[in-house]
Amino acid sequence: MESVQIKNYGTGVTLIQIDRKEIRNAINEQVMDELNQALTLAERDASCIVVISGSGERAFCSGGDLSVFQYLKTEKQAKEMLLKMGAILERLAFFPKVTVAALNGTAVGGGSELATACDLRIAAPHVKLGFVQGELGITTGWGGSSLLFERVTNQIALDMLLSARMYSTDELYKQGFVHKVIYNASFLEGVIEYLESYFLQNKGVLQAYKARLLDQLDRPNIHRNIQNEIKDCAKLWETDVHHEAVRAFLNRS
Ligand SMILES: CC[C@H](C(=O)O)C(=O)SCCNC(=O)CCNC(=O)[C@H](O)C(C)(C)COP(=O)(O)OP(=O)(O)OC[C@H]1O[C@@H](n2cnc3c(N)ncnc32)[C@H](O)[C@@H]1OP(=O)(O)O
Repeated sequence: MESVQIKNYGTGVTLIQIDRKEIRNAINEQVMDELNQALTLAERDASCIVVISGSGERAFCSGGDLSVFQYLKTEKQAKEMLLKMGAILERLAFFPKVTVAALNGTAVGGGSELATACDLRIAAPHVKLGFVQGELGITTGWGGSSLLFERVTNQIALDMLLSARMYSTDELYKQGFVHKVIYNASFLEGVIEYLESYFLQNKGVLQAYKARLLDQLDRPNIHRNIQNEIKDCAKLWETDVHHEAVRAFLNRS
């Protein structure tokens, strides 16, 4: 795999890292395919916790790769891509092992959706996260808003989506989107050290508690919600407002 790295730590953690730091770990179709492959490997390995992160210190993930997705012009073209990543985030949301988004840096757009699909979110102090899709004239389109309403209160979720603004680590912690802030000089080492405190119980305990979490989630209903989200995003994708916003980003000086 070239755009996604997977590493199994002996401590029971498997780390899946998007490795495109030169473009802030933006997600293209190759990243989607490799994320799927990595999840399959992680599901079968001896780990009991899967950590999702981004390479470098600047960004966790900057969402869809606009340099390629700018060529998706129609609702149909957009919907195909959205369904592909939506299925991956739904798989992640219902993954049989505990999943953790290790927010090493900025998370925007689909990057915020990727973080939302994990069970837990641990952040470095400098993180900024935002569902910026609104500024591009679209909504989330990978399942992020459907899943956000499962992670925080409806009021907080709606405020994050409607404002499309960036939130700091402190704000994310206060509103319960992030549950732990790691101040270690080496963020990932700090994350793994923290997760090791979970391993005082055996793997069966962690899997059982993950199953309790999944018992809370109505998968058929969430699947339906994600399909509706994708349908609405694909419609908005086709608008001139969206295409102009993407052009503006790519042509910014
Ligand atoms: C359904 C999901 C939905 C979709 O697929 O469309 C979305 O995810 S919508 C949201 C799409 N993402 C964005 O709008 C974020 C765009 N990026 C930024 O706002 C910034 O890059 C930021 C805040 C992530 C980081 O800012 P920073 O100043 O640290 O870096 P630069 O902006 O200078 O970027 C460095 C370099 O990376 C390229 N880049 C960054 N993000 C993307 C991206 N999402 N797609 C493609 N390329 C991206 C940026 O153009 C710079 O390249 P360079 O050649 O050096 O100019």
